[in-house]
Parts: sequence; C-alpha cells; structure tokens
Amino acid sequence: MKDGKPCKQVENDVIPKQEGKAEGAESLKGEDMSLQVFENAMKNCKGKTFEIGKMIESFHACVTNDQEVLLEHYLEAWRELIKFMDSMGTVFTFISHETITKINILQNYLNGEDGRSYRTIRSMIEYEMENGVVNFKELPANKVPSGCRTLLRIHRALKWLEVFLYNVGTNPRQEETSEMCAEAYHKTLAHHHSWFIRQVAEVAFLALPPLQEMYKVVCVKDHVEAKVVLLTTVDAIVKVYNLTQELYTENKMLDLP
Ligand SMILES: CCCCCCCCCCCCC/C=C/[C@@H](O)[C@H](COP(=O)(O)O)NC(=O)CCCCCCCCCCCCCCC
Repeated sequence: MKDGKPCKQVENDVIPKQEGKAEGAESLKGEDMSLQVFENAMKNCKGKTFEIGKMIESFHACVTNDQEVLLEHYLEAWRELIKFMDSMGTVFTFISHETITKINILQNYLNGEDGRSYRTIRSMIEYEMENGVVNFKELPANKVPSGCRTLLRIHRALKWLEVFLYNVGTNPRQEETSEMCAEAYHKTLAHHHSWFIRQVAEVAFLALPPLQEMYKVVCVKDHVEAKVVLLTTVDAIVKVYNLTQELYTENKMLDLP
C-alpha cells in the first residue's frame, strides 16, 4: 500500500491513472456519440452465449451505495466470464474449470447456513476472521478453503482481466491478442503462479482468437466500438477491484496461502 492507495506497486504500475476510473472512460461516457456506440453494441449482443453487457451490469450491481461489494453479483459477473472461456474451445477448459471450482466454493458459502454473513466481501471477511476460518499460515489438506482465500485468487485474476481489456481497448497498433494477453498476465497474475501454471497459461494464450474474432465475441465491429465497450467494462471492474483490494489490504490478507 502506497500513500493510502489500495493497489500493490506492481499492480499500480500496470495501467496509468487508474484511480477508480479507466483512463478515457469518463470522457467517452460524457459524449452522446459514445453512448450511442455503446447502446448499439449492446443491442447486437443480446441472446449471445456470452453477453459483455450482462457482465458489466453485474459488476455495476456489485457495488452498493455505501461502497460495499455484493458477493452474489460478483459471482454472477464471473459466471458470464466463464461462458466466454467455454466458448473459446478446449484449450481453455482447464482455466474455466479452475474458475468454476473457485466460484462454486464461494456460492456454497453464500447458499449455506451462514450465507447471510457472506452477503458482502466485508461481511465475509469479518465473519471468517471472527470464526477462525481463515488460515494465514498454511492450507490444511481435506479442508474446504476459506471464502477469503478463494476470493483472493479470482480477485487477482480480475486485475489481469482489467489490464488485458484495457490493452485491447486502447491499443491502436492492433497487436496480436495473445501478445496483449501475455503482457497483461506477466504484469499481474503471473507473479502469483508457479512455473508449471505459467507454462499452461502461455499455451492457452497462443490459442486466443485474433482481434477481429474477439471483437465479434464482445459484440463490437471495430476499434471505435471496442474502445467504448471495453473501457466501460474496465471502469466497472476497476471499482470492484479497488474496493476489494482495500478490504484485503486493511485486513492484511493479500498473501493468504
Ligand atoms: C480467454 C482468455 C483466458 C486467459 C486466461 C488468463 C489467465 C491465466 C490463468 C491460468 C491459470 C489457471 C490455472 C490454475 C491456477 C491456480 O493454480 C491458481 C491458484 O489457485 P490455488 O492457490 O487454489 O492453487 N488459480 C488462480 O489463479 C485463479 C485463476 C482464475 C483464472 C481466471 C481467468 C479468467 C479469464 C476470463 C477471460 C474473459 C475474457 C473476457 C473478454 C471480454
């Protein structure tokens, strides 16, 4: 934590000027043209397997007026992302399966008898801390991992997603998606992964479709639309990410094993 800012240094360096807003997102939002572009893209998206509009809605719905993060909508947004991965072919099955496992652990806590304590990320942290659910040293075998530890794994992945989408949305050079994906990964999630997992990730990146295919999946026709839609997405993600990061920092939970 630096100067009271929630993000770790390595993560702060990833995207310039990401203080709760994606760079460019505000000005884009302020323009009627951009709103039109966004609405058209979202109309084209309806009925598709993966709907980026639904994901944006879920990330927005996550944050309450008093800046709490609702777990139910957080998981909803992740389920939409899983649909995206599932539409990408078998290379992504392993990553998708890993994500589903984590989402299911959290959903089970939310549906369980102490579900009320899992309504927000803050209440989950408080409940698990008070009841000795969180392991700060090691993860005992045969024990369901804590909600805090599980959410931390996908929270870290959210930073990767934020950087990746930002790169795709703002890159005028139209580089390969796999290159942009790998670059975002090296700056973020890779720091938390073993050598083996990093090799698996590198293989998956090579199987990413080219930029034009990616545009189709996120229902945009060109770079202009992509910029509006992806920066709106990044904006929604940044808010959720920063609030979560702040809570984990306050509770010294950023390195849970
Ligand atoms: C479609 C592009 C997909 C690129 C995915 C980039 C992330 C690569 C991560 C690959 C590692 C996953 C394998 C497992 C890792 C676990 O070791 C590791 C640690 O868990 P543990 O402490 O319980 O052992 N788990 C994790 O870090 C959680 C990883 C969750 C990966 C989520 C990936 C989300 C991808 C969403 C793609 C959506 C793109 C949307 C475009 C509009």
